[in-house]
Amino acid sequence: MNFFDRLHDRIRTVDSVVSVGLDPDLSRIPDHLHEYDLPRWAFNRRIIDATHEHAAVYKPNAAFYEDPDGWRALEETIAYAHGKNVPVLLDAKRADIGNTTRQYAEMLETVDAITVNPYMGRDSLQPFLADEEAGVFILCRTSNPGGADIQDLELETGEPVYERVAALADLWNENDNVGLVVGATKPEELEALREQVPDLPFLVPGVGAQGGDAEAAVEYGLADGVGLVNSSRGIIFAGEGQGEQFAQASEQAAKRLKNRLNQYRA
Ligand SMILES: O=C(O)c1cc(=O)[nH]c(=O)n1[C@@H]1O[C@H](COP(=O)(O)O)[C@@H](O)[C@H]1O
Repeated sequence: MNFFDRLHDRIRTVDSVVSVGLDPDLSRIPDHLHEYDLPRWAFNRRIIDATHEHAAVYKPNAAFYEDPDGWRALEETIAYAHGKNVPVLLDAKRADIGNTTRQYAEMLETVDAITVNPYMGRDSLQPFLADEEAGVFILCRTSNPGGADIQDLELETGEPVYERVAALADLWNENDNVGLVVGATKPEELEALREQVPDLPFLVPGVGAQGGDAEAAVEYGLADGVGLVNSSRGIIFAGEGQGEQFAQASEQAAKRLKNRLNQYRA
């Protein structure tokens, strides 16, 4: 089954478009969890137990797992999320020459969707795009301040680079498996992109810790009700400093965000 059909069902089941970002920064994980063999896994398990009823997906960012213990923690996390019937969107922002990217695309055997970088062009994404079951979220207009450095550059046609990326992504969507990443810190761009590519679901990060616009994220991020609004630190570290009670605060934060976003859903 196509990822966006599965996501549609998941959104209906939990009545939520919240993507819970699993970015378990070791320096912020509660002290008592450092006694475990894999503190990041111990942390994520508790976060998943507390938040899965509000999560449309979990989005682990690969940067927080790129060491031997991290890979094990990630593997356990993915299996545990799946055990709770929650799809996993791996935020890996990958792409490379074809021969290399074919190896990256193997990741799609264990996760449901991935974020990819369009900078190297179509062939660098082809192995991801060819996977009809997986979701492929292409970075388009990112939430960070430096996103403007390249993505806002004007082409000879007058359109900014990010609009060209959106047009290409639409073209590459032969398997109905493509979405765009557009930051909630960029509401005007969100609105323009929604008009430009009405059928592509967006992953909208940047609400919560980055202060993005939750209303715009919902109003423009969803295509036919399907899309994701991500918060990572705002949910997983909501209970920072509360010791063993931390996961309850995460549950409340996930629920609050779900309810807030649901106010804006049609
Ligand atoms: O691809 C992403 O998810 C992403 C794109 C973007 O433009 N901005 C952005 O913040 N992200 C990711 O979304 C998450 C945001 O985390 P918080 O700021 O803690 O909610 C991090 O994992 C970022 O790497």
